[in-house]
Amino acid sequence: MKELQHLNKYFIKYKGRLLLGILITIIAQVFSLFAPKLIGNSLTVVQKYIDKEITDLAIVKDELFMNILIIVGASALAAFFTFLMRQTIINISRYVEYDLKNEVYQQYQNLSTNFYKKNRTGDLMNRISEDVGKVRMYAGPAIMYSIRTITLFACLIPLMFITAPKVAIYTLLPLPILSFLIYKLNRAIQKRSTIVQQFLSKLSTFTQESFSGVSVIKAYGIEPQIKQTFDEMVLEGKQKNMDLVKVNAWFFPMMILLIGASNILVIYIGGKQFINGEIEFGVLAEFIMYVNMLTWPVATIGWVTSIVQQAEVSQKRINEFLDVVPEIQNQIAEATPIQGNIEFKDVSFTYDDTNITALKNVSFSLHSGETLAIVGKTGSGKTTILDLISRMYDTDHGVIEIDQIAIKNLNLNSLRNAISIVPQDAFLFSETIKENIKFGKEDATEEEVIAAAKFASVHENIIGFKKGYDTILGERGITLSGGQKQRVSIARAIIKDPNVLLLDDCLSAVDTETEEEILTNIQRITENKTTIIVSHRISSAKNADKIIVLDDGRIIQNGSYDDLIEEDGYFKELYLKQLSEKDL
Ligand SMILES: Nc1ncnc2c1ncn2[C@@H]1O[C@H](COP(=O)(O)OP(=O)(O)OP(=O)(O)O)[C@@H](O)[C@H]1O
Repeated sequence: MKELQHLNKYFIKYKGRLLLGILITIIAQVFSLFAPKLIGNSLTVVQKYIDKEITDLAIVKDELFMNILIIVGASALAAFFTFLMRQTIINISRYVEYDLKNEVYQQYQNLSTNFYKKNRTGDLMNRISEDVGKVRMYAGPAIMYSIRTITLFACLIPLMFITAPKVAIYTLLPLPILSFLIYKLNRAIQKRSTIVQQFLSKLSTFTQESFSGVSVIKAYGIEPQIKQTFDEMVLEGKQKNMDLVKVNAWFFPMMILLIGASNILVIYIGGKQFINGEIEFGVLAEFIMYVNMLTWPVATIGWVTSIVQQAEVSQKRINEFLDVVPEIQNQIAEATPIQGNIEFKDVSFTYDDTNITALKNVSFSLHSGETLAIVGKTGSGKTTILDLISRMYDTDHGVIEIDQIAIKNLNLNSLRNAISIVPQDAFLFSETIKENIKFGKEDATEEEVIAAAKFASVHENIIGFKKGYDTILGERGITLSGGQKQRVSIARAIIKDPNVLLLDDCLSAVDTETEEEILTNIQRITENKTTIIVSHRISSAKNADKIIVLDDGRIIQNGSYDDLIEEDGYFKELYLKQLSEKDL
């Protein structure tokens, strides 16, 4: 229960509702006890009339009529309060589920890029949905059934012992066995259903991937192999499901067997006592009803125990993520204005998961409004520079300053708000094109969206679609070409009107003519913005004020375009190579 203590803050938050729920549960339970007692009384009255102990039929009728009225009234009230009980306690569990999901989601938002690299998306999704769902079972049904069972026991057991102690003992005897067996059975069911669940995630990952990669599958003609793998997986799934079904099938027969055994004991012991004149006939009937009333709550003890155990495991998994301290922390509460003067002072950086040192003693400076082009072989550390500027990671060694302040001492929000980044793999949401562009500026007007799209040279493409800017992208809509995606992603960055614009090889999929057009536009609007362009193409570096050439994490050349095409080295080689390609 240690892990589940995390939920106490929510129980305190909803303490009013919880107390009301407990009270209602107790009331509902008390009203449900009326019926067996009064049915027992009624049968005793009838028995006494048959035995001629009562001779006046009117008294019998009056008594029966009164009992019926009370039974109907008490049952109606019990039903009404049971309804209210569910409305309060189950509702609380939904509130707790909602709050917990929000808490986990908020934590996911705060966690750094590194965390996402170390944990699989499926696992993140599972903890916020499956695990929170299991914890909800503890916050609602488990609490509700526990209160019901405790109330029932507290009222019923003394009542049974007062009415007929010997029959009471024999009635209660098989119940702990029932509870234990249900507990054991539930554990076995849960073990097998976890296996089925895990298998289902595997199967859905496989099918999802085979649908997403259908073009590759078709192009390589491997449909038969995929079909065979799928068949084998489904067969495996069938076996796992059969294991579960076999255990599940024991549940109700076992319940019925144990209820039957309790009933037989009551009838046998109670019957003997009745024959000996130790108890009245009505008491026998009353006890048979008690057995049936007790069976389900006793069974729930086993059920609730396994729910709590599962919730504990799930909450542990949730707490593991909630306890992670985000690597990137905002240390400055107040907003800090950002001009965009960037300076790297002897910066080195190693990715802790791969242990790759992506940057080695990198130093450069860039004034606000200047453009820097970063050129270099693949894997030389270009993207890492951009990630460090936007504080996706913190440096191990050296300092990055913006406006002469170390970036760790800048307000993280201000920093990221001042930066627009166009990543290498343009990611667009399954929304309309307009929504995707407006992602950079939520309150952007239609005109601003169009201006940004024109700027990124994608407007003509967009209006060519039947629904224009309202065209839905992704799985539910159309698929944009690589170049179109890159340009929509540029429009999204531009509309934000940032002080610092970071372009990570984001023109690689557009033709040189469009590249030229976009670069001219960028130059026009970035006069007072700091811009960094990462590229493999010399043409992208042409208008830059400064160029640095990276190789294996080190700056091997730096200078202006004119300087570098004259200087022997990687840049000149690339220039000559791309020049000759152009001539071909
Ligand atoms: N998230 C990461 N985790 C671990 N290692 C990484 C990560 N990102 C990059 N690396 C490694 O760091 C080195 C530099 O990568 P980076 O992406 O900065 O290169 P790049 O110059 O941008 O390459 P490209 O031109 O191919 O985009 C590479 O060796 C890469 O394998």
